[in-house]
Amino acid sequence: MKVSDKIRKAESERRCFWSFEYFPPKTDVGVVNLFDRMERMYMLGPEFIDVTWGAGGTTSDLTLEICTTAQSVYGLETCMHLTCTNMPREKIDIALEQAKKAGIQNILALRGDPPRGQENWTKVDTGFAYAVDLVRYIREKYGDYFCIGVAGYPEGHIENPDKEADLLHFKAKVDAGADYVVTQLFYDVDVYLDWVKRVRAMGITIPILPGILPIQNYSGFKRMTALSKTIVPQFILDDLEPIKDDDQAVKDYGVRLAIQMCTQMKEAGQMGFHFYCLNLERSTRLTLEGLGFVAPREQVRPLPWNPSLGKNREKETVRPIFWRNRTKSYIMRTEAWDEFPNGRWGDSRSPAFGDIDGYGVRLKYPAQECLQMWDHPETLAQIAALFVKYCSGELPSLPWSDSPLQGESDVLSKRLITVNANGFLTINSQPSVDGALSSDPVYGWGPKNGFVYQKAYLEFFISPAQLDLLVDRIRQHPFLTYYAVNKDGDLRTNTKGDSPNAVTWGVFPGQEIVQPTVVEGSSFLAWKDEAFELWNQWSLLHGSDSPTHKLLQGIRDSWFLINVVDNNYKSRFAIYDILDEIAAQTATSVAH
Ligand SMILES: Cc1cc2nc3c(=O)[nH]c(=O)nc-3n(C[C@H](O)[C@H](O)[C@H](O)COP(=O)(O)OP(=O)(O)OC[C@H]3O[C@@H](n4cnc5c(N)ncnc54)[C@H](O)[C@@H]3O)c2cc1C
Ligand SMILES: NC(=O)c1ccc[n+]([C@@H]2O[C@H](COP(=O)([O-])OP(=O)(O)OC[C@H]3O[C@@H](n4cnc5c(N)ncnc54)[C@H](O)[C@@H]3O)[C@@H](O)[C@H]2O)c1
Repeated sequence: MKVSDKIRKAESERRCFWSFEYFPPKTDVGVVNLFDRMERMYMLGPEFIDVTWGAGGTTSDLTLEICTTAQSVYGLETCMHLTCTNMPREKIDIALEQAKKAGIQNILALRGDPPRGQENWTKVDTGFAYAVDLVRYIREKYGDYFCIGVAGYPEGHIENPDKEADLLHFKAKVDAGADYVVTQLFYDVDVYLDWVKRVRAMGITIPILPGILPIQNYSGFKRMTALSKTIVPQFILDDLEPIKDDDQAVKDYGVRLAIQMCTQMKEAGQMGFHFYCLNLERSTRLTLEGLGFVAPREQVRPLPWNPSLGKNREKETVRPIFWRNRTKSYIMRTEAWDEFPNGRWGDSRSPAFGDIDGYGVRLKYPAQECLQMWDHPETLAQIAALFVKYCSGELPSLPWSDSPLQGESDVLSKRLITVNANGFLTINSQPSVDGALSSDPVYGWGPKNGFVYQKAYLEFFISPAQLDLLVDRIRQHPFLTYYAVNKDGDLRTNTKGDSPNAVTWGVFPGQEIVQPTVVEGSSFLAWKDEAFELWNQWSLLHGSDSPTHKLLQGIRDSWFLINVVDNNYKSRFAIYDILDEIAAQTATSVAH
């Protein structure tokens, strides 16, 4: 059924309605668990669900697979996103044909963001330049078969400083045959309501669904709103300030704020709401409950679960005794098993694992800004010097680190500077923590009155020759475990099996131990593609014949990415000591 028909029906029955957006998970297990979550969230009665299209079609097969399963197995009315990025006409034809075959009748037609490594949008040969062209094409080719949604921007699209022109381009998409609109997320309801008024005044009558993203954690919220330049009313910043170190309190606030925003919109006549769930369940459910749209959890009868799911968790060892002989996992039965953490890399089994928007890997700043920050390095020493500058706070960002080092890294910064100067290019670290209060402004996370722990962790790029020396040294340190992999997937490790190694855990009143951050082979392998792709993205800022391009590509093609965990959580600098020893042995200080 078409989304537009469903919306019309809900409106004619004068009832509020809602939809959920998911993105293709990074790992196979994440996909299985996403289906599990979709099944649970089916109970929340979404009118339809959306699945995003990875930037440049990077997830096209998976997007289609998830859409097909959601539509045919779970009976969820499904809308497939489709973008023009890197999509020649033939590929668009294939995607639309496959969607049609799978019984999908709804497409959110988008332009997409500029292709990787490019600042400005350019269309590919035989492709489309704007969403309006895609809308027009789908209408021409498929008539009324597809219901077409388009994106709306209450604050204006970030690339177009001329807000009036932007609005006219938006109108052109509607005139070309769009059936409904989903907006970019926002936090200022007045801005949204004002935009809707202006849109209506232009004679646009199709349904508009506001995009709602309940705040999930403080640093993620700050980072995301800064990057996309989203307007955040001062009262939200004021409300968050005193609770920013209490993750649970921030999540609860996010739900209260979403309820407040939806209530204000409802009072102004809004009936439909689109939730960016980020593949998580809890905040969306609580928001719907708070609005009185769904009954509180206890009153909802669960669906009989699909026994074909969850096989992968049969060997799970942590579960209550009464589930010992059941194949369906205990953890997957609970809605919140992967709610923490939000920014820190989490459990690859979570459907939410991976990047926050699900649109794909890219440098987080426009090309011009990247070039200003990172210049034209032509030697390894110059690359290492950039990492050193980042760790000393002189450079705000690196391709793998979009904001400056966090407070927890202060105790490490001197050691980080040294290892980077020695050519071990670090991208991620955490110091060991032996029982800090969960409200600690530097190390704390999770609900208050708890204690948090961490094992020392360091992740860096290393040359193949240095890797051999390091692996040799690690053999003499029984507390150290590592995973190292190159671009082609050549994996080396001293771990046995792939059960997750908890590197952050918390002990809170009245709860089980929470272990939000794990290191495991499968998530590392999922992440490594992104990590190596960022070398490529960086190289694309430079002409293909330039020494910088060749240097960056060379590192991408031959170096390893390694993570090392010191399982003695009371020890702080063992990893750094070893790296310093190797550097002294080979006299490889590369950055001056
Ligand atoms: C609800 C929603 C879902 C999204 N889902 C995805 C997703 O699944 N995958 C993904 O990669 N991205 C997704 N995005 C991001 C989206 O692709 C980007 O925001 C992209 O930059 C713009 O896409 P658009 O379809 O709005 O583009 P358009 O409507 O084509 O507009 C893009 C820009 O071009 C300008 N413009 C439009 N027409 C013309 C014209 N004729 N001449 C000159 N200028 C013009 C507009 O003012 C605007 O600045 C989503 C965004 C939203 C709001
Ligand atoms: N290791 C994995 O298996 C894995 C899996 C998924 C994602 N990731 C990636 O890991 C990155 C970190 O995720 P996050 O949200 O926890 O980030 P974050 O911003 O919270 O950084 C994590 C920690 O690393 C430190 N750090 C940042 N840049 C550093 C650098 N260049 N050298 C040394 N320390 C640095 C920060 O100060 C912070 O303490 C992201 O890019 C994420 O996509 C890693």
